[in-house]
Amino acid sequence: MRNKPIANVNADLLKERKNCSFDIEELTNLIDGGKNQTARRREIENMLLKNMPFDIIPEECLSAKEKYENAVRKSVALNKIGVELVSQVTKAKELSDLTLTLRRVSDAYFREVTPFLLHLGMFIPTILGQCSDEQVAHWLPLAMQLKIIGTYAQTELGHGTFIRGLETTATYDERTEEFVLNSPTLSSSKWWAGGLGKTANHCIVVAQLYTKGECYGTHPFIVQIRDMDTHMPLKGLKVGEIGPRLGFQTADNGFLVFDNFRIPRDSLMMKHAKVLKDGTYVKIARHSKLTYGTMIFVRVLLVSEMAFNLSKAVTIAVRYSAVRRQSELKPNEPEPQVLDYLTQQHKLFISISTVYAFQFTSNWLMKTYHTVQANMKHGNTDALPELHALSSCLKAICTSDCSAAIEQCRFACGGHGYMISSNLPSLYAFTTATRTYEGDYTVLLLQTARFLVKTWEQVELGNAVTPMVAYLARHQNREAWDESPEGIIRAFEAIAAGVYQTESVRSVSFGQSDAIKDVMKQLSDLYLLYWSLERTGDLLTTLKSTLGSYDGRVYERLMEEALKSPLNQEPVNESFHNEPEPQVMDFVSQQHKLFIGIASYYSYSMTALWLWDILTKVTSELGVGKTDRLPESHGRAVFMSVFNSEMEKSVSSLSAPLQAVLRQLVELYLYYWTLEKRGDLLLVLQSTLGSYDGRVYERLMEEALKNPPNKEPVNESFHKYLKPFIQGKL
Ligand SMILES: CCCCCCCCCCCCCC(=O)SCCNC(=O)CCNC(=O)[C@H](O)C(C)(C)COP(=O)(O)OP(=O)(O)OC[C@H]1O[C@@H](n2cnc3c(N)ncnc32)[C@H](O)[C@@H]1OP(=O)(O)O
Ligand SMILES: Cc1cc2nc3c(=O)[nH]c(=O)nc-3n(C[C@H](O)[C@H](O)[C@H](O)COP(=O)(O)OP(=O)(O)OC[C@H]3O[C@@H](n4cnc5c(N)ncnc54)[C@H](O)[C@@H]3O)c2cc1C
Repeated sequence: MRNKPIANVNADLLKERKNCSFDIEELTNLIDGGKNQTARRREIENMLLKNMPFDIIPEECLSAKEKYENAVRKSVALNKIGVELVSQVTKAKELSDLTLTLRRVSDAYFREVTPFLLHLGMFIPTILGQCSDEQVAHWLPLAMQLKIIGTYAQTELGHGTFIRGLETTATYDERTEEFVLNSPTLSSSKWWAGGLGKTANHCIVVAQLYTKGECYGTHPFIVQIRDMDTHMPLKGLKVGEIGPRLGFQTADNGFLVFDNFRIPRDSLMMKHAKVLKDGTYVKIARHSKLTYGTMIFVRVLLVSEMAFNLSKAVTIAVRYSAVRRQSELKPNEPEPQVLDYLTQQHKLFISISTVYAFQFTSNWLMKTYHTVQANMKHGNTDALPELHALSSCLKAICTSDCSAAIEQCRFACGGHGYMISSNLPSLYAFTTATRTYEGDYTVLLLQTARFLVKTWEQVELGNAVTPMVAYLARHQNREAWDESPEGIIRAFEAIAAGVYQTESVRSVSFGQSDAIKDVMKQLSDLYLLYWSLERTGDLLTTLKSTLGSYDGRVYERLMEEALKSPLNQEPVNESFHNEPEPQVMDFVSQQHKLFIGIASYYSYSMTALWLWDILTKVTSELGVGKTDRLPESHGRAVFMSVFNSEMEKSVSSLSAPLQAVLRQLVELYLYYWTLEKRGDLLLVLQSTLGSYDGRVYERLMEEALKNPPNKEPVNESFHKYLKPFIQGKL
């Protein structure tokens, strides 16, 4: 069933749609993965649209507390339907399609994210990936039916990236067969977990495991944190909300501090390691990093999340650009649609092709992930390092590109794009966080670099490497620049681009019409050409550059090229005999180089004179004598104010042009030091991170404790929605 045509559609939009060269339904089927999947998605969407409560007051107009309560109300309603639907599904593929559809449709109800995001996105996947079979049998039904609500608390105030540096301890006590959880320092407080602040009653806690006096590194534990009936935090732990943030406003990200908090031995998630009753540690995993498995899974998921979020942003911006008219190109003619400006198309079309690049790559990456998982079930972990490297770099690049592209979509909508109601700010706030969480951009790229360097070493030794990185061996031969898509891919040999091209070609070659194929080919070419232009610097190995050649023979190549110059074909140029050559001083670029030097010379010498005078005054007038004892910032302030006022007094008798130059010098001095010392100035910037005394963690915790949601241990939405929902009474 197709969507019914809607009355009163803007005429410009109708016109654009009529111009479409292909059948939109066919493309929809391609994106959904087939006609049946489209039909199923629509069935679920229609059912949800009928049953879900929409907002009466826009979410963005509510207070922080109301926003949270409203998000709980809607999450409970959505998940009630979700749990029912899940219970009707038997096959794994159907379950993953359903989960994806629910996730997508939920965006129609939340401007911000649901407080259940971590439960669905990390708590359940960690149970599946880190629990023993018996533990899965116990925890999974509870989690799937939302009888318990969980989250994932790994990051601490002091460490997010460096997992091995986490400080929370889980020490085994063989007398009672329990682990004792402790947060030994302020910086070991768990910080950031979504849903932890107010919603979750269970939590996966990543802690350093100690038994028989030995530390065995970080391990995941499943921990109940709130009373199932009253929702009150359990004794021995402190839990709360971390405070307002750029996005994720309704995700009640929280903190968690343990004080000799006891949990049973089998709270340790025991798929990859266990501790026996007597405290003996038994390692089961064949690879030491298998406890990082959920992070890989979510990094894989995020590629499709980025495709989806960018598709929403660019749909908003393209539709609006069709409707919006601006400026007068020709007198007495209607103002053009902004979509018709080439510059506007430049902003938007690359986003459209990026969406497809991400989506095709994401489908492929998810398949690759499942293949590696299946192999690991049979004990083969060979492909794990490559999966880690691949998911790390694809996650890093797509989250970074996606937030930049969404920002372009916002720019493309002018002032109105800045309105929260346009949804572009919320989309941006959501996606820019993805660049940081689940592994910071730079850190993940460095992980991939580490893998590539190791692979390179293998190539150098003549050893075989996997097909994905086989190009490292191939490219020892210099290739001529080839501007065809295949040539560009060969030039990049970037995994994502390679996957995109082959996957998109594979997907469109089956059953699709020529019209769709043409459009997909154009999008694919656009993506490749765009990035080959954006990254020309990286492509220098094929770009016939003397400086960027693969073998680094820079000087030889420069000389070879120089000798080829026509000017070098004759020992004396005829202009020697005829016209005089220009003086190099006449070239503007030469003047630019030289005049800035002259200007600098004057500014340095004049400033030195003024400063010398002032320094003498300051030290005598203030009676300080020993300037080295002055805190630097105080001294700087004195210099600035004395310089400023003394200058004003003495320049009044000078000519206007000289006064202007000297005033510029004062400004230069003030601005220079404002920029140089902005770290010190953060004291007045009211930042928890940039305070002068560097008490970052103390201030973060102080601020979090001031947070209104933390004034009541249990939010009223627990009694109104969460409790009846968990107990099946809603
Ligand atoms: C349906 C609902 C949908 C919802 C959508 C989703 C929304 C979700 C919302 C989520 C909200 C946000 C939720 C959150 O944010 S949850 C918190 C997420 N936190 C992070 O992602 C932390 C990032 N840090 C790390 O991952 C590690 O510390 C890194 C990797 C940086 C270093 O680590 P470490 O210091 O321990 O290692 P090493 O550098 O000494 O390297 C040693 C070796 O290990 C290999 N190695 C490293 N890692 C892996 C790996 N994973 N698999 C396989 N191998 C791995 C590595 O290549 C090297 O190999 P070799 O070179 O020696 O051979
Ligand atoms: C919205 C949001 C939700 C989150 N949800 C959760 C959650 O549910 N559960 C959870 O456990 N965590 C969560 N996090 C935390 C998140 O996973 C971490 O913030 C993230 O992993 C980055 O770690 P960090 O904050 O310690 O950054 P840092 O590592 O301190 O990074 C700061 C800077 O240092 C640089 N840097 C750090 N290490 C290196 C290095 N080795 N080499 C080069 N540069 C380096 C980084 O590139 C960055 O520029 C969330 C974060 C956000 C923003």
